[in-house]
Amino acid sequence: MPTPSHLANPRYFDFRAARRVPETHAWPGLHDHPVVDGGAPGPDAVPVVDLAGAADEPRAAVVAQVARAAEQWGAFLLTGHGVPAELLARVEDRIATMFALPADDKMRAVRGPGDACGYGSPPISSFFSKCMWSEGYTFSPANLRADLRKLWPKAGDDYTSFCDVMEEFHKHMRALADKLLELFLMALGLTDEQVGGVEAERRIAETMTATMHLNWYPRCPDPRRALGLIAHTDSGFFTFVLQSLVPGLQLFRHAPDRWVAVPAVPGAFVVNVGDLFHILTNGRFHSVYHRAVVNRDLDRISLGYFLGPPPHAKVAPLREAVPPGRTPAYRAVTWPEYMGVRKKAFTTGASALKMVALAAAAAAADLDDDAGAGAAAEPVVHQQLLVSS
Ligand SMILES: C=C1C[C@]23C[C@H]1CC[C@H]2[C@@]12CCC[C@@](C)(C(=O)O1)[C@H]2[C@@H]3C(=O)O
Ligand SMILES: O=C(O)CCC(=O)C(=O)O
Repeated sequence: MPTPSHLANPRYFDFRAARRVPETHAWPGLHDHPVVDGGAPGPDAVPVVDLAGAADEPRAAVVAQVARAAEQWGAFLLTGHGVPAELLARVEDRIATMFALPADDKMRAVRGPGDACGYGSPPISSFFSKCMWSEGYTFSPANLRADLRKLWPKAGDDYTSFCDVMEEFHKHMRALADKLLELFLMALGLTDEQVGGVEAERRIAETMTATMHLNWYPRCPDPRRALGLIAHTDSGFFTFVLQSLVPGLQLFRHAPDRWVAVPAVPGAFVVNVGDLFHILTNGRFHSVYHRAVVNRDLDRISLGYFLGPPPHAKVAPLREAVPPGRTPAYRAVTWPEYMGVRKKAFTTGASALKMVALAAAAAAADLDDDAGAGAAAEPVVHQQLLVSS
C-alpha cells in the first residue's frame, strides 16, 4: 500500500506476493527492548477490568480498577462489556471480506493527503520513511454508507452486510463509550452528581464523536524485520481495540523499558488512554505508547474505535482533576490543533504533550516522562523519522 508520503506516485504493494521483506519495509531498532508476556501472572500482567455486574451501578471495585489501570498503564483489557461475542465475530468476518477486495477497488478509496478517512496506511505513516506491513481503512460511522460506496461503488450484498454489521457494532460501542467515560470520571474522583451535573463533563459526554480504523496485517515472511503499526499514542480521548485471536498488540512500559505483549482474550477489548484524555485528566491518566507486530503464518485483523471531542471543542484539564492550590498542567487545545502540534513533534523528535504543557505547572507537578510507571514515556523510534516534511 502507498503511504500518504508516497501518494504522489501511488503503487499497490502486494503483500500476498512478497517472498521477503524489502528494504522499504525493513525497520531498524525493532528489538531495542525486550518483549514480555502480558498474559502471565505477575507485574507485567495487563490489568483487566470486568464490567459484568457494574452495568447499572458502577461498583467501587470496578472504579478502583479503572483508576489503577489508567494511572499506571494507560491501558487495560475490558471484559464483561455486554457487546455480544457473536456480533464481534461478524465484525471480524466483514472486515476480512473488505480487505480481500481487489487492489483496484481499494486504491479507489485511498486516503487523500490530509484526509482523516480513506484506505491505506494510517495518517501517522506520513512521518516515517519506512512502510508498515499493513493496510488500513478509516471511516466515520456517522458517514458509513456514503464512505463505503468508494470501496463498493455498486453497493451489493457485501456492501450491505458490511454497513449493517458496522452500524450494529457502532450502536453498541457508542453506548459502551458513554458507560466507560462515566467510569473514567468516577475513577478521577467525581461523584455521580458531578459526572452528570457539571457543565464541562456533561458537554464531553454529549459531544464525544467516534471514528473507526480497521487494520489488516498480512502474514509476513520475515516478521522480525517488519512492523505492523509504528509505536504511537492515540491522540483522542480513549480507544477500544478489538484484536483478533492472533495477538500482536504491544504496550510500552518503562523502568525497565520493555514491550508488553497483550494476550488475545476472546471477546475482550483493549482500552487505550489517548493524549487528549491525558490532558483532560491533567496527566493523571497516562496515554500509552503501543505498536502492532506481525506474524509469519497468520493474517491478523484489528479494529480501533476512537473516541474524541468534536473538532471545534477546546480540551483542557478538568477543574476536578487539578489538585487544590495547583494550576492546570496543560493549555487548552482542540483536536485538530493538537494534531498540528503532534506533526511538529514528530518532525523534530519532541514530545507533543510536553509542547502543550504549561511550563510552571508542569514543573510543579513534576511532569517528567520518566516519572512513575512511565506509561507516557516514549520508546525510541526517531531513527526512522522522515525529517524532511
Ligand atoms: C480519529 C483518528 C485517530 C487516528 C487519526 C484519526 C483516524 C485514524 C486514527 C489512527 C489509527 C492508527 C494510529 C493513528 C496514530 C493514526 O495514524 O491513525 C491513529 C490516529 C490518532 O490516534 O491520532
Ligand atoms: O492492531 C492493533 O492491535 C493496534 C491497533 C491500533 O493501535 C490502532 O488502530 O490505533
